[in-house]
Formats: sequence, C-alpha cells, structure tokens
Amino acid sequence: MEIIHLQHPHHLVREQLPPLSMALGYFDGMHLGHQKVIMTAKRIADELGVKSAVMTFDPHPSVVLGKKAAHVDMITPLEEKARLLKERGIDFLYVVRFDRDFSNLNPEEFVEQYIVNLNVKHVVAGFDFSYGKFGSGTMETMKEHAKDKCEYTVVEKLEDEGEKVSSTLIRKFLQEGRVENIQKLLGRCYTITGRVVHGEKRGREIGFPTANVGEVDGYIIPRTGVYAVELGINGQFYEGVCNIGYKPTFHDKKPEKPTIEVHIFDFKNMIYNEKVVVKWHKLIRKERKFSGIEALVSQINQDKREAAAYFASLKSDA
Ligand SMILES: Cc1cc2nc3c(=O)[nH]c(=O)nc-3n(C[C@H](O)[C@H](O)[C@H](O)COP(=O)(O)O)c2cc1C
Ligand SMILES: Nc1ncnc2c1ncn2[C@@H]1O[C@H](COP(=O)(O)OP(=O)(O)OP(=O)(O)O)[C@@H](O)[C@H]1O
Repeated sequence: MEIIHLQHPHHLVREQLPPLSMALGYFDGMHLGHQKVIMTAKRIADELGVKSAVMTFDPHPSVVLGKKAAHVDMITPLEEKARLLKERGIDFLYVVRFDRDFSNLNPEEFVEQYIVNLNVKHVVAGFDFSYGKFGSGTMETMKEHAKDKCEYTVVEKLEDEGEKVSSTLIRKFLQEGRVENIQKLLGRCYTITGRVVHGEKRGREIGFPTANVGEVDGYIIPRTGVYAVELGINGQFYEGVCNIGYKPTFHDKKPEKPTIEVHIFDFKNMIYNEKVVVKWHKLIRKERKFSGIEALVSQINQDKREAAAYFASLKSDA
C-alpha cells in the first residue's frame, strides 16, 4: 500500500494518477461500519478494474475546529490505521492534512480538488459522511457535486443493538473500561502498541513480575482497572493480567500518569525494550488500595484465576 500525504493546496495532476475507487472518512477505530465502507470501495475497485484507495485526514478535525485539546488520542492512530488498511489489501492511502485552509473549502471545491482531480472514478462513504466548510456537503449533495465526473455509493448505517456502530460509542466503552463490549464493534479486540519500559521493580519482590508498557502515545488508554489481556511479543501472544492504574497501595500521592503493567502467566524471559501489543479482552475489577502486600498478592492470585478461566472459556467456545 502506498501512503500519500497531501497538504492543501495539493499539486497532483489528474492525468498522472491511477483511476481509483475511494472510501472517504476519518475512520478512527476501523470498526465494522468503517470496514463496510472500505470493503465496498475495494469491491467496486475490483469490479471496475481500478485501484482501491482510502482518504483520511490528519489531525482529527476536532483538533482544528474544536475549542478543546491540541491533541486527541485515538482508537487507531494513523500508523495502526495504515497497518489495518494494508492488511485488507487497499492500494493507496491518502492522508490529507486537516488545517484551516483545507477546512474552509466549500463542498464543491472539495469534490473538485480532492475527488475529481485525484482521478477518483467512484467514491464511497457512509450515510452520514459530510464534507466541505461547516460539513455542509452530505451524501445527498454528492450527486450534484460529482455531476457526471464521478460515480458514488452511499453505505447504509450499520447498527448493533439498535445503535450506530461508531467511534464515539467505542470511546465511551473505553472510558468505562468495557473492553469486552468493544470486540463486537471492532470485529477484534482493542489493541495498543507500546514498548516495555522499566518500572519500580517491586513486582518481582511480590511474586508478580510485570512488563510495564510505555510509549503508548496517541492511543486512548482504557479506564483504570484490572483486565484479562494478551501481550504480543514478536508476533506471539501470551495470556496474562494487566493493571492500569496508580498503585494506591504503594502511592499516597497519585502519580501524574497511570501505569500499564502486564503479568504474563508462566513467563520468565527478559523483555525490556521489546515492542509489544496489548490486546484488551475483559475488565475484571476496579483498582483498589489494599492494606498491605499480602492482601494485594491474594487479590492478584484471584485476578489470575479469573483471567485464566476467561481464556479457558474462549477455548471451549471455539
Ligand atoms: C493483576 C494486577 C492487579 C493489580 N491490582 C492492584 C490494585 O488493585 N491496587 C494497587 O495498588 N496495585 C495493584 N497492582 C499493581 C502492583 O502494585 C504492582 O504490580 C507492583 O507494585 C509492582 O509494580 P512495579 O512493576 O512498578 O514495580 C496490580 C498489579 C497486577 C499485575
Ligand atoms: N455504522 C456505520 N455504518 C455505515 N457507515 C458508517 C458507520 N460509521 C461510520 N460510517 C462511515 O464511515 C466513514 C468514516 O466515518 P467517521 O470517521 O465519521 O466514523 P464514525 O464512527 O461515524 O465516527 P463518529 O462516532 O466520530 O461519528 C464515513 O463515510 C461514515 O459515514
């Protein structure tokens, strides 16, 4: 997959570009609704005998348009989004810099410059996609704006239990720690990529060595608590339990940031500095302050049993 970064105004020339079937959207999460849009674009590309493409934006429009943060954490930061698109056989990923100038394009200009002029023959988006200044272009106006230069397909709403499958819903579940509910919206577990960093080195003393996962910038961290997780190291996944939190048993003053610590069952290798993937399966309980090490250790043993029972149930379901 080729990744093409564009900044407004772009200077690409239509005649020099391959004809495309392109899916449009921000696509944070690459959830099942997004996958429906993207795979529709790919199917149409195959039918037309053209290349498949996805157009996304960076940073998130709310960073530029909103009054809020200068940065928004993601379900799938750009690198992860690109990895998932490559896995699905998409040929081109266009990443358009979302800045003030770009956001001020009116809908007709957006279609002319970023669809027609990029040699898009067929454009695919979801029922609620909007484009152009104030998001005033919709899939209803697309017909008019694309005129006879480009065909388009609108993908119907994908729902789960009567609710639209959306990034917003997944973000809410992450805030609540309900990672188990996310699996059916993403079609996979929520994952975070990071690196094993040095912790406070207390874990080994209490009989539960943990891999502290750092360098997770850009990802939304689920709420604090204890989870059944898998940790991926060099492509191999190991079952374990993870605490996301502030370790109140040992810290009277709340640290600035929570730590992410994974205890892998029956594992003794040194993995400092390794790149790892945390796969979030299920929330087991909230983090608590214990009266001492003994009470904490007894609870962690219980957590391990619960996580192991969960993983065993997955195998018996299969
Ligand atoms: C499964 C699991 C559950 C944990 N639950 C708690 C908890 O509820 N409260 C707490 O203060 N610390 C909890 N911890 C964190 C331990 O205090 C921590 O692993 C220990 O202090 C070692 O930290 P270190 O690796 O930074 O040295 C938990 C750790 C694990 C692995
Ligand atoms: N559940 C869905 N069914 C069909 N199409 C969808 C669905 N969710 C998103 N899309 C489409 O996928 C593209 C990307 O959508 P977008 O990035 O706005 O995601 P979203 O999940 O709807 O996010 P948000 O929760 O922020 O509204 C758009 O074309 C959008 O219309």
